Amino acid sequence: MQFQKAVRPLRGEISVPGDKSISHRAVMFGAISEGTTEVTNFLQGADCLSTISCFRSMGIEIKNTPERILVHGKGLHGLSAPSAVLDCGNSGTTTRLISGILAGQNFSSTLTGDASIQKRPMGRIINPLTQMGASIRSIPENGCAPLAINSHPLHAISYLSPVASAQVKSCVLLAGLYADGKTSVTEPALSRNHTELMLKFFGADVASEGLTASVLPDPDLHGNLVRVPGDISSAAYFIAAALIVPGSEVLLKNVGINPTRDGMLRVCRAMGADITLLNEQNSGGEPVADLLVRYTPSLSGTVIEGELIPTLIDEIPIIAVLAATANGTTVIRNAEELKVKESNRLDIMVNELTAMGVSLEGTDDGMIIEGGKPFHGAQIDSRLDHRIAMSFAIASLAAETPTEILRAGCVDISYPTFYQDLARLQA
Ligand SMILES: O=C(O)C1=C[C@@H](OP(=O)(O)O)[C@@H](O)[C@H](O)C1
Ligand SMILES: C=C(OP(=O)(O)O)C(=O)O
Repeated sequence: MQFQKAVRPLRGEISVPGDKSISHRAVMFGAISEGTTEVTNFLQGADCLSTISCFRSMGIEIKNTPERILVHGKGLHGLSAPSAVLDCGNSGTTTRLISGILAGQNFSSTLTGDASIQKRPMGRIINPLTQMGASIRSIPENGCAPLAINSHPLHAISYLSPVASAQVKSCVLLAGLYADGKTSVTEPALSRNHTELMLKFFGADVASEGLTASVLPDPDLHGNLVRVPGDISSAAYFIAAALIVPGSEVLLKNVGINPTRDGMLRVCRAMGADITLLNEQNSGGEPVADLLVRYTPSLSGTVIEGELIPTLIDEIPIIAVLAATANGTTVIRNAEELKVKESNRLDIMVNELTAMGVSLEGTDDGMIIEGGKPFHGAQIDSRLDHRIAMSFAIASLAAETPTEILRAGCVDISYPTFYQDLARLQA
Protein backbone atom coordinates (compact mmCIF):
# COMPACT_ATOMS: atom_id res chain seq x y z
CA MET A 1 0.00 0.00 0.00
CA GLN A 2 1.35 3.44 -1.01
CA PHE A 3 1.49 6.53 1.20
CA GLN A 4 2.88 9.99 0.64
CA LYS A 5 3.62 13.25 2.34
CA ALA A 6 0.44 14.97 3.50
CA VAL A 7 -0.62 17.65 1.03
CA ARG A 8 -3.60 18.71 3.14
CA PRO A 9 -4.15 19.09 6.89
CA LEU A 10 -6.22 16.54 8.81
CA ARG A 11 -9.49 18.12 9.83
CA GLY A 12 -12.80 17.07 11.32
CA GLU A 13 -14.25 14.76 13.93
CA ILE A 14 -13.64 11.08 14.41
CA SER A 15 -14.84 8.36 16.77
CA VAL A 16 -12.15 5.71 16.84
CA PRO A 17 -13.32 2.10 17.37
CA GLY A 18 -13.96 0.66 20.81
CA ASP A 19 -11.15 -0.17 23.21
CA LYS A 20 -9.61 -3.57 22.48
CA SER A 21 -8.80 -4.43 26.11
CA ILE A 22 -12.29 -3.54 27.32
CA SER A 23 -13.98 -5.33 24.40
CA HIS A 24 -12.15 -8.60 25.16
CA ARG A 25 -13.02 -8.38 28.84
CA ALA A 26 -16.70 -7.62 28.20
CA VAL A 27 -17.05 -10.89 26.28
CA MET A 28 -15.03 -12.97 28.75
CA PHE A 29 -16.64 -11.61 31.91
CA GLY A 30 -20.08 -11.68 30.27
CA ALA A 31 -19.58 -15.36 29.43
CA ILE A 32 -18.84 -16.32 33.06
CA SER A 33 -21.63 -14.16 34.50
CA GLU A 34 -25.29 -15.06 34.93
CA GLY A 35 -27.62 -13.36 32.46
CA THR A 36 -27.08 -11.19 29.44
CA THR A 37 -24.26 -8.72 28.92
CA GLU A 38 -24.91 -6.03 26.33
CA VAL A 39 -21.83 -4.42 24.83
CA THR A 40 -22.00 -1.28 22.70
CA ASN A 41 -19.13 0.12 20.61
CA PHE A 42 -17.50 -3.33 20.72
CA LEU A 43 -14.28 -3.46 18.70
CA GLN A 44 -14.94 -5.62 15.63
CA GLY A 45 -11.23 -6.27 15.20
CA ALA A 46 -9.79 -9.72 14.52
CA ASP A 47 -8.37 -10.05 18.06
CA CYS A 48 -11.73 -9.48 19.75
CA LEU A 49 -13.45 -11.76 17.22
CA SER A 50 -11.00 -14.48 18.32
CA THR A 51 -12.25 -14.04 21.89
CA ILE A 52 -15.87 -14.34 20.72
CA SER A 53 -15.11 -17.49 18.77
CA CYS A 54 -13.32 -19.13 21.74
CA PHE A 55 -16.31 -18.57 24.04
CA ARG A 56 -18.77 -19.72 21.38
CA SER A 57 -16.74 -22.95 21.22
CA MET A 58 -17.39 -23.35 24.94
CA GLY A 59 -21.16 -23.14 24.55
CA ILE A 60 -21.73 -19.41 25.05
CA GLU A 61 -24.29 -17.85 22.74
CA ILE A 62 -23.03 -14.49 21.49
CA LYS A 63 -25.08 -12.38 19.12
CA ASN A 64 -22.91 -9.95 17.17
CA THR A 65 -24.63 -7.09 15.34
CA PRO A 66 -23.14 -3.76 14.22
CA GLU A 67 -25.03 -1.91 17.02
CA ARG A 68 -24.27 -4.20 19.94
CA ILE A 69 -23.20 -7.61 20.98
CA LEU A 70 -25.20 -9.73 23.40
CA VAL A 71 -23.35 -12.31 25.47
CA HIS A 72 -25.65 -14.86 27.07
CA GLY A 73 -23.60 -15.77 30.11
CA LYS A 74 -23.85 -19.11 31.89
CA GLY A 75 -22.19 -18.22 35.19
CA LEU A 76 -18.82 -19.03 36.68
CA HIS A 77 -19.22 -22.79 36.13
CA GLY A 78 -21.32 -22.76 32.96
CA LEU A 79 -18.71 -23.16 30.22
CA SER A 80 -18.65 -26.48 28.41
CA ALA A 81 -15.64 -28.40 27.12
CA PRO A 82 -14.60 -27.16 23.67
CA SER A 83 -14.78 -29.85 21.00
CA ALA A 84 -11.68 -28.51 19.22
CA VAL A 85 -8.48 -26.58 19.94
CA LEU A 86 -9.26 -22.98 20.94
CA ASP A 87 -7.75 -20.60 18.38
CA CYS A 88 -6.65 -17.27 19.88
CA GLY A 89 -5.46 -15.98 16.48
CA ASN A 90 -2.96 -13.12 16.87
CA SER A 91 -4.22 -12.07 20.31
CA GLY A 92 -1.97 -12.21 23.36
CA THR A 93 -4.81 -10.82 25.47
CA THR A 94 -7.14 -13.68 24.47
CA THR A 95 -4.46 -16.33 25.07
CA ARG A 96 -3.36 -15.12 28.48
CA LEU A 97 -6.70 -14.08 29.97
CA ILE A 98 -8.59 -17.15 28.78
CA SER A 99 -5.87 -19.36 30.32
CA GLY A 100 -6.77 -18.02 33.77
CA ILE A 101 -10.41 -18.95 33.20
CA LEU A 102 -9.61 -22.34 31.66
CA ALA A 103 -7.34 -23.26 34.60
CA GLY A 104 -10.44 -23.14 36.82
CA GLN A 105 -12.69 -25.39 34.71
CA ASN A 106 -13.48 -29.06 35.29
CA PHE A 107 -12.60 -29.94 31.69
CA SER A 108 -9.40 -30.09 29.64
CA SER A 109 -8.61 -27.68 26.85
CA THR A 110 -5.89 -26.86 24.37
CA LEU A 111 -5.29 -23.40 23.00
CA THR A 112 -3.12 -22.01 20.29
CA GLY A 113 -2.81 -19.09 17.90
CA ASP A 114 -0.99 -17.88 14.81
CA ALA A 115 2.78 -17.97 14.15
CA SER A 116 3.32 -14.78 16.20
CA ILE A 117 1.35 -16.09 19.21
CA GLN A 118 3.36 -19.32 19.10
CA LYS A 119 6.51 -17.28 19.71
CA ARG A 120 5.25 -15.10 22.55
CA PRO A 121 6.25 -15.94 26.13
CA MET A 122 3.62 -17.88 28.07
CA GLY A 123 5.93 -18.83 30.96
CA ARG A 124 4.75 -15.60 32.57
CA ILE A 125 1.28 -17.14 33.02
CA ILE A 126 2.33 -20.80 33.28
CA ASN A 127 4.44 -19.97 36.38
CA PRO A 128 1.79 -18.29 38.54
CA LEU A 129 -0.96 -20.67 37.41
CA THR A 130 1.28 -23.63 38.29
CA GLN A 131 1.91 -22.06 41.71
CA MET A 132 -1.87 -22.01 42.13
CA GLY A 133 -1.95 -25.76 41.46
CA ALA A 134 -3.14 -25.53 37.86
CA SER A 135 -2.16 -28.11 35.31
CA ILE A 136 -0.93 -26.06 32.35
CA ARG A 137 1.95 -26.80 30.03
CA SER A 138 3.53 -25.61 26.83
CA ILE A 139 3.05 -28.52 24.40
CA PRO A 140 6.26 -27.74 22.44
CA GLU A 141 8.02 -27.30 25.84
CA ASN A 142 9.44 -23.93 24.83
CA GLY A 143 7.29 -21.79 27.13
CA CYS A 144 5.00 -20.88 24.22
CA ALA A 145 1.60 -21.93 22.86
CA PRO A 146 0.02 -24.36 22.08
CA LEU A 147 -0.91 -24.77 25.74
CA ALA A 148 -2.59 -27.80 27.30
CA ILE A 149 -4.72 -27.12 30.37
CA ASN A 150 -6.24 -29.85 32.52
CA SER A 151 -8.69 -29.73 35.39
CA HIS A 152 -7.08 -29.29 38.81
CA PRO A 153 -8.19 -27.52 42.02
CA LEU A 154 -6.74 -24.02 42.39
CA HIS A 155 -5.23 -22.49 45.51
CA ALA A 156 -5.09 -18.80 46.26
CA ILE A 157 -1.66 -17.17 46.04
CA SER A 158 -0.10 -13.76 46.57
CA TYR A 159 1.84 -13.35 43.36
CA LEU A 160 4.75 -10.96 42.94
CA SER A 161 4.83 -10.47 39.18
CA PRO A 162 8.24 -9.82 37.62
CA VAL A 163 6.59 -7.80 34.80
CA ALA A 164 4.12 -4.94 34.73
CA SER A 165 1.60 -6.77 32.55
CA ALA A 166 -2.16 -6.47 32.65
CA GLN A 167 -2.40 -9.79 30.83
CA VAL A 168 -0.48 -11.59 33.59
CA LYS A 169 -2.36 -9.74 36.35
CA SER A 170 -5.73 -10.47 34.73
CA CYS A 171 -4.90 -14.14 34.14
CA VAL A 172 -4.06 -14.67 37.83
CA LEU A 173 -7.09 -12.68 39.07
CA LEU A 174 -9.42 -14.67 36.77
CA ALA A 175 -7.96 -17.95 38.05
CA GLY A 176 -8.46 -16.48 41.53
CA LEU A 177 -12.23 -16.50 40.95
CA TYR A 178 -11.93 -20.33 41.05
CA ALA A 179 -9.41 -20.57 43.93
CA ASP A 180 -9.86 -21.38 47.64
CA GLY A 181 -9.14 -17.95 49.13
CA LYS A 182 -8.03 -14.41 48.38
CA THR A 183 -5.69 -14.18 45.37
CA SER A 184 -3.53 -11.13 44.92
CA VAL A 185 -1.07 -9.85 42.34
CA THR A 186 1.58 -7.21 42.96
CA GLU A 187 3.32 -5.70 39.94
CA PRO A 188 6.51 -3.65 39.64
CA ALA A 189 4.52 -0.77 38.09
CA LEU A 190 0.79 -0.35 37.62
CA SER A 191 -0.55 -1.82 34.37
CA ARG A 192 -4.01 -1.13 32.89
CA ASN A 193 -6.74 -1.85 35.45
CA HIS A 194 -9.71 -2.66 33.20
CA THR A 195 -10.03 -6.17 34.70
CA GLU A 196 -10.26 -4.82 38.23
CA LEU A 197 -12.82 -2.17 37.25
CA MET A 198 -15.00 -4.45 35.13
CA LEU A 199 -14.93 -7.49 37.43
CA LYS A 200 -16.11 -5.22 40.25
CA PHE A 201 -18.82 -3.80 37.98
CA PHE A 202 -20.00 -7.40 37.32
CA GLY A 203 -20.19 -8.13 41.06
CA ALA A 204 -16.81 -9.58 42.03
CA ASP A 205 -15.10 -8.64 45.27
CA VAL A 206 -11.98 -6.91 43.93
CA ALA A 207 -9.65 -4.61 45.82
CA SER A 208 -6.82 -2.46 44.48
CA GLU A 209 -4.23 -0.80 46.65
CA GLY A 210 -1.13 0.69 45.15
CA LEU A 211 0.54 -1.93 42.98
CA THR A 212 -1.55 -4.81 44.39
CA ALA A 213 -4.91 -6.06 43.12
CA SER A 214 -6.80 -8.88 44.82
CA VAL A 215 -9.94 -10.88 44.28
CA LEU A 216 -12.12 -13.20 46.39
CA PRO A 217 -13.30 -16.52 44.93
CA ASP A 218 -16.76 -17.70 43.90
CA PRO A 219 -18.50 -14.35 43.30
CA ASP A 220 -22.04 -14.01 41.98
CA LEU A 221 -21.19 -12.38 38.67
CA HIS A 222 -24.11 -10.93 36.78
CA GLY A 223 -24.35 -9.64 33.23
CA ASN A 224 -24.16 -5.91 32.72
CA LEU A 225 -24.28 -3.14 30.13
CA VAL A 226 -20.80 -2.23 28.92
CA ARG A 227 -20.35 0.92 26.84
CA VAL A 228 -16.89 0.52 25.41
CA PRO A 229 -14.97 3.83 25.16
CA GLY A 230 -12.94 4.65 22.06
CA ASP A 231 -9.48 3.07 22.18
CA ILE A 232 -6.76 5.56 23.13
CA SER A 233 -4.25 3.19 21.52
CA SER A 234 -6.07 3.71 18.19
CA ALA A 235 -6.61 7.43 18.81
CA ALA A 236 -2.83 7.75 19.26
CA TYR A 237 -2.24 7.55 15.47
CA PHE A 238 -4.53 10.48 14.72
CA ILE A 239 -3.24 12.45 17.70
CA ALA A 240 0.26 12.10 16.24
CA ALA A 241 -0.91 12.82 12.69
CA ALA A 242 -2.75 15.99 13.71
CA LEU A 243 0.26 17.20 15.70
CA ILE A 244 2.71 16.78 12.82
CA VAL A 245 0.74 17.74 9.68
CA PRO A 246 0.64 21.56 9.30
CA GLY A 247 -2.79 23.15 9.68
CA SER A 248 -4.46 20.08 11.23
CA GLU A 249 -7.25 20.22 13.80
CA VAL A 250 -8.98 16.99 14.78
CA LEU A 251 -11.63 16.28 17.41
CA LEU A 252 -11.40 12.69 18.64
CA LYS A 253 -14.73 11.86 20.30
CA ASN A 254 -15.30 9.63 23.33
CA VAL A 255 -11.75 8.38 23.91
CA GLY A 256 -10.96 6.34 27.04
CA ILE A 257 -8.54 8.28 29.25
CA ASN A 258 -8.15 5.82 32.14
CA PRO A 259 -5.01 7.02 34.00
CA THR A 260 -3.46 3.56 33.56
CA ARG A 261 -3.70 4.10 29.78
CA ASP A 262 -3.16 7.83 29.24
CA GLY A 263 0.64 7.95 29.07
CA MET A 264 0.50 9.04 25.42
CA LEU A 265 -1.31 12.22 26.48
CA ARG A 266 1.25 12.90 29.19
CA VAL A 267 4.10 12.44 26.70
CA CYS A 268 2.42 14.74 24.19
CA ARG A 269 2.02 17.40 26.87
CA ALA A 270 5.69 17.05 27.85
CA MET A 271 6.55 17.59 24.15
CA GLY A 272 4.50 20.79 24.15
CA ALA A 273 1.56 19.45 22.11
CA ASP A 274 -1.65 21.44 21.73
CA ILE A 275 -4.25 18.98 23.08
CA THR A 276 -7.40 19.99 24.96
CA LEU A 277 -9.67 17.58 26.83
CA LEU A 278 -13.37 18.36 26.45
CA ASN A 279 -16.56 16.83 27.78
CA GLU A 280 -14.89 14.62 30.40
CA GLN A 281 -17.25 11.92 31.66
CA ASN A 282 -17.40 8.55 33.34
CA SER A 283 -18.67 5.58 31.37
CA GLY A 284 -19.18 2.46 33.57
CA GLY A 285 -16.20 3.30 35.76
CA GLU A 286 -13.99 4.21 32.79
CA PRO A 287 -13.17 7.91 32.27
CA VAL A 288 -13.69 9.24 28.72
CA ALA A 289 -13.21 12.62 27.01
CA ASP A 290 -13.19 14.25 23.60
CA LEU A 291 -9.66 15.23 22.56
CA LEU A 292 -9.12 18.37 20.51
CA VAL A 293 -5.72 18.09 18.85
CA ARG A 294 -4.12 20.93 16.88
CA TYR A 295 -0.99 21.02 14.75
CA THR A 296 1.95 21.99 16.94
CA PRO A 297 4.93 23.27 14.91
CA SER A 298 7.65 22.98 17.54
CA LEU A 299 7.32 19.77 19.50
CA SER A 300 10.31 19.05 21.69
CA GLY A 301 12.00 15.79 22.67
CA THR A 302 11.34 14.18 26.04
CA VAL A 303 12.26 11.23 28.29
CA ILE A 304 9.88 8.26 28.53
CA GLU A 305 10.70 5.70 31.22
CA GLY A 306 9.74 3.92 34.42
CA GLU A 307 6.13 3.85 35.58
CA LEU A 308 5.03 5.72 32.48
CA ILE A 309 5.92 2.75 30.23
CA PRO A 310 2.97 0.44 31.04
CA THR A 311 0.55 3.36 30.55
CA LEU A 312 1.61 3.75 26.90
CA ILE A 313 3.07 0.35 26.07
CA ASP A 314 1.26 -0.10 22.74
CA GLU A 315 1.81 3.56 21.76
CA ILE A 316 5.62 3.43 21.80
CA PRO A 317 5.91 2.80 18.03
CA ILE A 318 3.82 5.88 17.18
CA ILE A 319 5.56 7.89 19.92
CA ALA A 320 8.87 7.03 18.21
CA VAL A 321 7.45 8.48 14.97
CA LEU A 322 6.33 11.62 16.81
CA ALA A 323 9.79 11.92 18.38
CA ALA A 324 11.38 11.75 14.91
CA THR A 325 9.51 14.98 14.05
CA ALA A 326 10.16 16.70 17.40
CA ASN A 327 13.16 18.97 17.94
CA GLY A 328 15.95 17.55 20.06
CA THR A 329 16.48 14.22 21.74
CA THR A 330 13.84 11.76 22.92
CA VAL A 331 14.98 8.92 25.15
CA ILE A 332 12.83 5.80 25.64
CA ARG A 333 13.96 3.47 28.45
CA ASN A 334 12.59 0.43 30.32
CA ALA A 335 10.58 -0.66 27.28
CA GLU A 336 12.03 -4.18 26.88
CA GLU A 337 8.48 -5.60 26.87
CA LEU A 338 8.22 -4.30 23.30
CA LYS A 339 10.49 -7.11 22.18
CA VAL A 340 7.82 -9.72 22.94
CA LYS A 341 4.75 -8.19 21.33
CA GLU A 342 3.34 -9.25 17.92
CA SER A 343 6.85 -8.51 16.64
CA ASN A 344 10.05 -7.15 18.18
CA ARG A 345 8.77 -3.60 18.06
CA LEU A 346 12.00 -2.06 19.36
CA ASP A 347 14.19 -3.55 16.63
CA ILE A 348 11.68 -2.92 13.89
CA MET A 349 11.09 0.73 14.79
CA VAL A 350 14.84 1.38 14.98
CA ASN A 351 15.58 -0.42 11.68
CA GLU A 352 12.71 1.06 9.68
CA LEU A 353 13.03 4.62 11.00
CA THR A 354 16.74 4.36 10.14
CA ALA A 355 15.72 3.23 6.63
CA MET A 356 13.68 6.45 6.40
CA GLY A 357 16.74 8.54 7.29
CA VAL A 358 15.77 9.30 10.89
CA SER A 359 18.75 9.62 13.18
CA LEU A 360 18.25 7.21 16.07
CA GLU A 361 19.95 4.46 17.97
CA GLY A 362 18.56 1.32 19.61
CA THR A 363 19.45 0.50 23.21
CA ASP A 364 18.85 -2.67 25.26
CA ASP A 365 15.53 -1.44 26.54
CA GLY A 366 14.52 1.40 24.24
CA MET A 367 15.93 3.95 21.81
CA ILE A 368 17.42 7.41 21.56
CA ILE A 369 15.96 9.54 18.78
CA GLU A 370 17.50 12.75 17.45
CA GLY A 371 14.44 14.35 15.94
CA GLY A 372 13.49 17.40 13.97
CA LYS A 373 15.43 16.71 10.77
CA PRO A 374 13.81 15.89 7.42
CA PHE A 375 13.42 12.19 6.57
CA HIS A 376 12.32 10.30 3.47
CA GLY A 377 10.01 7.44 2.52
CA ALA A 378 11.00 3.77 2.32
CA GLN A 379 9.57 0.32 1.74
CA ILE A 380 8.42 -0.94 5.14
CA ASP A 381 7.29 -4.49 5.94
CA SER A 382 4.70 -4.49 8.73
CA ARG A 383 5.78 -8.04 9.73
CA LEU A 384 2.02 -8.49 10.15
CA ASP A 385 2.14 -6.24 13.24
CA HIS A 386 -0.81 -3.83 13.20
CA ARG A 387 0.91 -1.20 15.33
CA ILE A 388 3.93 -1.15 12.99
CA ALA A 389 1.71 -0.72 9.91
CA MET A 390 -0.27 2.16 11.44
CA SER A 391 2.83 3.91 12.83
CA PHE A 392 4.53 3.98 9.42
CA ALA A 393 1.36 5.11 7.66
CA ILE A 394 1.53 8.18 9.93
CA ALA A 395 5.31 8.55 9.52
CA SER A 396 4.77 8.69 5.76
CA LEU A 397 2.69 11.87 6.17
CA ALA A 398 5.86 13.67 7.25
CA ALA A 399 8.32 11.91 4.90
CA GLU A 400 9.66 13.83 1.88
CA THR A 401 9.21 10.92 -0.57
CA PRO A 402 6.56 8.15 -0.85
CA THR A 403 6.43 5.15 1.47
CA GLU A 404 5.22 1.67 0.65
CA ILE A 405 3.89 -0.53 3.44
CA LEU A 406 3.92 -4.26 2.78
CA ARG A 407 1.28 -6.46 4.40
CA ALA A 408 -0.61 -3.33 5.42
CA GLY A 409 -3.88 -5.25 5.90
CA CYS A 410 -2.87 -6.43 9.37
CA VAL A 411 -4.53 -3.30 10.82
CA ASP A 412 -7.71 -5.41 10.95
CA ILE A 413 -6.34 -6.83 14.23
CA SER A 414 -7.21 -3.68 16.19
CA TYR A 415 -8.50 -1.08 13.71
CA PRO A 416 -10.17 -2.49 10.57
CA THR A 417 -11.22 0.95 9.19
CA PHE A 418 -7.90 2.67 9.89
CA TYR A 419 -6.98 3.59 6.29
CA GLN A 420 -10.50 4.80 5.46
CA ASP A 421 -10.57 6.97 8.60
CA LEU A 422 -7.14 8.43 7.78
CA ALA A 423 -8.27 9.21 4.22
CA ARG A 424 -11.50 10.80 5.47
CA LEU A 425 -9.64 13.15 7.84
CA GLN A 426 -7.44 14.23 4.92
CA ALA A 427 -10.33 14.70 2.45
O1 LIG B 1 -4.48 -6.56 29.06
C1 LIG B 1 -4.60 -6.09 27.91
O2 LIG B 1 -5.71 -5.94 27.37
C2 LIG B 1 -3.38 -5.68 27.20
C3 LIG B 1 -2.20 -5.55 27.90
C4 LIG B 1 -0.93 -5.17 27.28
O3 LIG B 1 -0.10 -6.32 27.21
P1 LIG B 1 0.81 -6.80 28.44
O4 LIG B 1 -0.03 -7.19 29.56
O5 LIG B 1 1.58 -7.98 27.89
O6 LIG B 1 1.71 -5.64 28.75
C5 LIG B 1 -1.10 -4.59 25.88
O7 LIG B 1 0.13 -4.57 25.21
C6 LIG B 1 -2.12 -5.36 25.07
O8 LIG B 1 -2.32 -4.75 23.82
C7 LIG B 1 -3.45 -5.40 25.76
C1 LIG C 1 0.31 -6.24 22.12
C2 LIG C 1 -0.91 -6.11 21.62
O1 LIG C 1 -1.94 -7.02 21.79
P1 LIG C 1 -1.94 -8.51 22.31
O2 LIG C 1 -0.91 -8.64 23.38
O3 LIG C 1 -3.33 -8.75 22.83
O4 LIG C 1 -1.65 -9.39 21.13
C3 LIG C 1 -1.28 -4.89 20.87
O5 LIG C 1 -2.46 -4.76 20.53
O6 LIG C 1 -0.43 -4.03 20.59
